[in-house]
Amino acid sequence: MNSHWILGPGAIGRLLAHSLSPLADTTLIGRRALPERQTLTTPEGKQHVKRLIVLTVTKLASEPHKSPAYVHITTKAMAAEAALENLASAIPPSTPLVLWQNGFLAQPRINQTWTGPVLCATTTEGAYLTGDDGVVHAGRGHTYVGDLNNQHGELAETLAQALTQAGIAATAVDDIRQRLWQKLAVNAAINPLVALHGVRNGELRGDGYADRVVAVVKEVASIMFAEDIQPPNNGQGEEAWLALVWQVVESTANNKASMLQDVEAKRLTERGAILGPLIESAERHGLGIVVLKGLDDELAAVEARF
Ligand SMILES: NC(=O)C1=CN([C@@H]2O[C@H](COP(=O)(O)OP(=O)(O)OC[C@H]3O[C@@H](n4cnc5c(N)ncnc54)[C@H](OP(=O)(O)O)[C@@H]3O)[C@@H](O)[C@H]2O)C=CC1
Ligand SMILES: CC(C)(CO)C(=O)C(=O)O
Repeated sequence: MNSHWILGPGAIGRLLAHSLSPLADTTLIGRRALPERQTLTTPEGKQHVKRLIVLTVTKLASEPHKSPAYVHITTKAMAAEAALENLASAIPPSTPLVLWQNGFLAQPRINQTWTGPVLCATTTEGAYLTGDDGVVHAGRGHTYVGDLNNQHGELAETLAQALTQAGIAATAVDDIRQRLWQKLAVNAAINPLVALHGVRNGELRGDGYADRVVAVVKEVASIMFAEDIQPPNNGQGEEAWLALVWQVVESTANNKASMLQDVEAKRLTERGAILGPLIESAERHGLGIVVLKGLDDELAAVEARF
């Protein structure tokens, strides 16, 4: 039986653990102890209580164990490398990793340094935590899995099948870099603005914000072009990006975006993984990005007060 280690017992980590554990050996790994008795609330509002195997990195590293078939890294983007470093001595360097982060920070770095296969997953599943023993699966979505160098198609296919069997609908793809950047574009257009102004996604449609969304998308679209990222839905340039952003704003109108939740909880945001690669790319390509830089500076100032 394939075994899955899930490093980072947060919303996505616990959703994966609840889903995979009936079908495969599954271990949830954190940096602090958590209750084994964990509750999942489904999108339909049903509650499932399960005893999951939950270990700390320290405990796992100090005990003999079988090597896992996959290590899923489900921390926030800025914590992924440090989390892997702590676990690395407990797994063979050939172990396949699966990176679930938004943005494009951890993926290229870990892909460059890890010896074994590095798969990336981009998901529209929605989940949030309710304390140390609960996770709410807020909305079902779809997950795409692939690797940045397109060398592990079979492994991605096997994983996609295992996830789908476990109820996390997934597809293996050969264009995961495109998909990660497309999601990053949407996150860059929505997350910083709603986080800075404390509003739900739908409020971006209002007079006070709509022009700012358009200004962000203009810069993002020029970066996507320079990075050779295809506009969504077979569309053309800026218009296609803007249409996608408005579509996501509409379908998530009532959401408090993840970055807003982080700001409200006084946690560091994923701005480095979302705005960081855009700013770095714009500088490399000599593109003007006053709007994106302004948002990044404003968010940095907010984070500095935490
Ligand atoms: N939630 C969602 O709906 C979605 C999330 N994503 C992406 O998935 C990723 C994870 O998000 P999410 O699950 O919401 O985040 P959470 O903040 O809920 O979970 C992150 C987890 O990582 C743990 N962690 C942090 N550092 C370490 C470490 N060094 N070792 C082990 N564990 C560590 C945290 O533990 P501790 O409690 O100790 O801090 C926490 O349990 C993010 O990149 C996010 O953008 C993508 C799509 C949807
Ligand atoms: C698409 C969006 C903005 C939905 O809220 C999201 O992915 C997030 O909150 O991080």
